[in-house]
Amino acid sequence: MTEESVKVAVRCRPFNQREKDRGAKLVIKMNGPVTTIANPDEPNEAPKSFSFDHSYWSHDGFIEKPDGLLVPDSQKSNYASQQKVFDDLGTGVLKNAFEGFNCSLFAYGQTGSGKSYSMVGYGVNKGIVPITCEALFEKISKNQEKFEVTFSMLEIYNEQVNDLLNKNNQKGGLQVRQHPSQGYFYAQDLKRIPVGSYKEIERRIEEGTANRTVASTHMNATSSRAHTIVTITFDQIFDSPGGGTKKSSVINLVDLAGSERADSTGATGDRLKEGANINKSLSALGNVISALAEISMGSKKKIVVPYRDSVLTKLLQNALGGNSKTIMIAALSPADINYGETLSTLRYADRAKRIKTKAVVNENPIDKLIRQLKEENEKLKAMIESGKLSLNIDQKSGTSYNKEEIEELKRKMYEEIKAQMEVNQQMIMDTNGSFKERLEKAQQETATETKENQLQEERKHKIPYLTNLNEDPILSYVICHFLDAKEIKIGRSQNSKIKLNGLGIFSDHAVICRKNNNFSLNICQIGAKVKVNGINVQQQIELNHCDRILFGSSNFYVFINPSKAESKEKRITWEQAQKEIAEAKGYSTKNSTLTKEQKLIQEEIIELLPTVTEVNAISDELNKHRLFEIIILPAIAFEDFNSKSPNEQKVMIKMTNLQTMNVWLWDKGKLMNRKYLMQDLYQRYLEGEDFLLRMKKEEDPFWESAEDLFIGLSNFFLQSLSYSMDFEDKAYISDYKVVSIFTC
Ligand SMILES: Nc1ncnc2c1ncn2[C@@H]1O[C@H](COP(=O)(O)OP(=O)(O)OP(=O)(O)O)[C@@H](O)[C@H]1O
Repeated sequence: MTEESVKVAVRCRPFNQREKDRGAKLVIKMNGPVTTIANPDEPNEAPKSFSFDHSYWSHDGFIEKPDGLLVPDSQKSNYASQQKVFDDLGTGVLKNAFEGFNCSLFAYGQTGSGKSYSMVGYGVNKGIVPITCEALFEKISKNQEKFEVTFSMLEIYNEQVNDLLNKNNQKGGLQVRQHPSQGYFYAQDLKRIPVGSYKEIERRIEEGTANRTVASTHMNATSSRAHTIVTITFDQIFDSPGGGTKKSSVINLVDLAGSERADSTGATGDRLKEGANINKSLSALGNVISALAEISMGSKKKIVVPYRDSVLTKLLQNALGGNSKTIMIAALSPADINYGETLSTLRYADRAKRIKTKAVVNENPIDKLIRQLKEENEKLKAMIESGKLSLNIDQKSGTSYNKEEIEELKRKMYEEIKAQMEVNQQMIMDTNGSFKERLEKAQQETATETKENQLQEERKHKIPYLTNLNEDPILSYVICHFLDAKEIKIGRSQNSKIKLNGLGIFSDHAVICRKNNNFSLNICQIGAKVKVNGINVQQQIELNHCDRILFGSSNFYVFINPSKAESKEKRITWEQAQKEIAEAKGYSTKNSTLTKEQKLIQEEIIELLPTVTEVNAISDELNKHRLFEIIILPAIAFEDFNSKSPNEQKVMIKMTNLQTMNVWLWDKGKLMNRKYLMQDLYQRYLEGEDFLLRMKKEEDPFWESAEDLFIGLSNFFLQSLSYSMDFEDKAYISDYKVVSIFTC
């Protein structure tokens, strides 16, 4: 057994376009293993320093090669490329896997900080997951032993586990079960696909990403709220006349949800802050890390590590505090505006490096493994037959239960035992030779899919199509709808050629017509919302290559006409498309007459627009009679007397109850918090849950109790008071500025 600390690496990405546009300042510095962060609001304060196993500077000092690969711009450059990160971390993972240790690699950081870039990568800049998988098979091909590799990919969203290699996940997702005798947790029925080459893994990653994209579009939720776990099981079989041995390793590669969601940033004072529990799994992970760090530092208190508090921590129990060699990559944003979040990421990483895990080599004689599995199944069978389940439950929980509860617990335990017996049986069969059969079947499937994929790629060069845009760049350009008929109906109804779900989509929503190589689009009924390049469609319009189309309020697509495409065309991004909508409404940061403050306000409005549009659409569909608008107020209205200038302004959200005309003002944090609750409410509504009528008003994210209303500002002269004089005066209340009404 080797006890060692979790290895922690930090990586700082380049400025993104938005940060460049607003002249963002760099707050991160790296020097050897030391990373420092400077507080942009306190220039005299000493920067805070942290020290990690690896510090990767990927902020600058690089060039883009003609094929898009980012490499250091000179020999002196300290730019850390994808290859460098793999050389340091990935090779270690491989070495450990070959030695029979379980390995885990986590990516942590706020949305857009570079987690997916490090883990999966973009285009030719492949991340650590694909490079490691490729290197694994390269190494396998050079060895004599027999290997068995399986691949699985799951997503945890809202405490629900979805198998990303299964198009038809059961309602409610997969069950997370606990092994009845060994205690570890696993997702029941998760597909573990046998793979025989890197190409097969690549194909499965594509499949998983496509399923993620579809789910994210249907759920109307951003994927940054989900955790993705790729698991590779890697068995080496050493045959020998005496019966042979098996060395096993489980490799977990985890891309965590954006960390800023964990504590509902900024939603202080919202009564639903706790209820929102934006990402229960991520806050639970934080608590588990803190508990483990305290234990490793020799705390005298008796600490219970709260693995059971969330699905993520259950599934990663081993990776965090058990039999695994673990690495964490903390992704850092370089910009001043993200100072708070980046500092909290650094603190998180600092805590994680104190955790110690105890990895063991998983190597056993095959006969013994089979015997153990068989014995285990005998034991489980006996447990069921003896009916001693209730006794077990009472001892474990230490709480008393009524008769029905005991029956329910017994039923659950019974299911758990049965599920585990099936898993054991599969392992016995695999060890006895059925793995080969399963591999061949999976390979046949992959070959068919690869062929279909190739055909699709060929068609993309000939036939015009719509491809999706997603807030998460990794999920953009994944869905593809070919426009290969004269008339293509788009909508919710079954007879639509392109079936769309999601907010604001009508049964028959829009239609695309083709005449030779010319395409036009029109809405199917009044009220159906479609925007092309930011402009509402009210009558038939022509579609041109690379046009951005928004159906309803969340289905974004790009029209691609391959005959008009140019080589090396840059992809349209979701951000560009959103910006365009804001510009069409008159909000742009490009206007050179704007002051810096005004530009920041405009930018905040542009950022808020998609959310306000979305919550208005949810309100419409759920008949909540609420209207959300963005308003600008003087900062002083919030008793923010620290504001730097008397003209400083604050962007707020005004919610109006359209039945009573009561009005409430929310800040951005509260809106984001409520948006997640509204999304969840809408999701449950779509799944046909009959809860809207039963829901208490206090739980409703659209509900607020009556409160004082800010209607504007007025000046009073108090001089008369000092003379104790009665004085009558007329006060003029100046209204705040309503930016606009956004219903779509
Ligand atoms: N090391 C890097 N070098 C170059 N570009 C990077 C790097 N890291 C991130 N980026 C770019 O920054 C953007 C955001 O990165 P990424 O999508 O990986 O963030 P994320 O943390 O995974 O966000 P989310 O939580 O939304 O998934 C991407 O466009 C990506 O190409």
